[in-house]
Amino acid sequence: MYTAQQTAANPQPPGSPGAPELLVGMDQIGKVYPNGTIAVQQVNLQAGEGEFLCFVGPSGCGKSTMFNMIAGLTEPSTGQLSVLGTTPREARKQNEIAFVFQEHTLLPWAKLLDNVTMPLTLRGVPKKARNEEGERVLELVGLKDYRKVLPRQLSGGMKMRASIARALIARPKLLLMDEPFGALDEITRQTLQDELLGIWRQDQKMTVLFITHNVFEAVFLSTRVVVMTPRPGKISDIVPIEAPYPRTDEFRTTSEFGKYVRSITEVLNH
Ligand SMILES: Nc1ncnc2c1ncn2[C@@H]1O[C@H](COP(=O)(O)OP(=O)(O)OP(=O)(O)O)[C@@H](O)[C@H]1O
Repeated sequence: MYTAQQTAANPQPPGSPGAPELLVGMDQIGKVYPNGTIAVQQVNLQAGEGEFLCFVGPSGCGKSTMFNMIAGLTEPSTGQLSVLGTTPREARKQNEIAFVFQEHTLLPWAKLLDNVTMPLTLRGVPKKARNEEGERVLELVGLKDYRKVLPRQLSGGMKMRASIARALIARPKLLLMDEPFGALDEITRQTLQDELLGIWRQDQKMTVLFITHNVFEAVFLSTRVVVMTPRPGKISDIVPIEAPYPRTDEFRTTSEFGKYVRSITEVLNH
């Protein structure tokens, strides 16, 4: 079976024979907003099953626009975009895509278990089945003992864990994370990076696309880092991070880690 550890080493592009299944295919993707803003231009990118891709680039270079196109929330103006072998809208309808944003979107009046099971409630899944799934994902993110609390009783890190739990409840094949840890302190951020990698590695097949402004975070997490140019956003480089998983705190202190951070920062500054 294809594993995340093989991703960076696998020289074959996703979708080719013997390579991981193609999850996202972007071919000459461009996006011009109705007001004339060219947000994204000529983006070619393939993401395979089980990959962890981080997107770094200057503010306003079109990273969120790319995610919105992948999630079927806005249409590309040019190019071909396939997600899970179909159109983004169709993939979203099949509940194969989940989103996590920087701001948690928990309902303030609902207890944690009801918050994380909300996607299943909306789909009419019976209470017993959805609560079982809720317990599963709360356990995954270390919040099992908090099932009955309200969001306001949780710290920022715990609210983010809850948002991740809610995204995972439908077992998505594609998880889109738009600067999820941007508002957290450094220690909490690193803890959540470790936890997220643990969850992703346990799944083996889930593909994560992750936007961050933090190059250290991108190197720590990714199988590949996608570096974008200033607007209109194009891909200036795709850097495979060859370090094996599991990645521990020691990885952050290695010369290999420093080298990746320097080379990506250099690309960003040009
Ligand atoms: N609905 C919209 N209509 C017009 N312009 C838009 C719209 N959404 C985004 N833009 C513009 O498109 C460009 C790309 O925006 P986008 O939010 O995708 O960038 P980003 O890389 O995610 O930025 P940041 O890192 O600051 O979150 C920006 O110039 C933004 O102002």
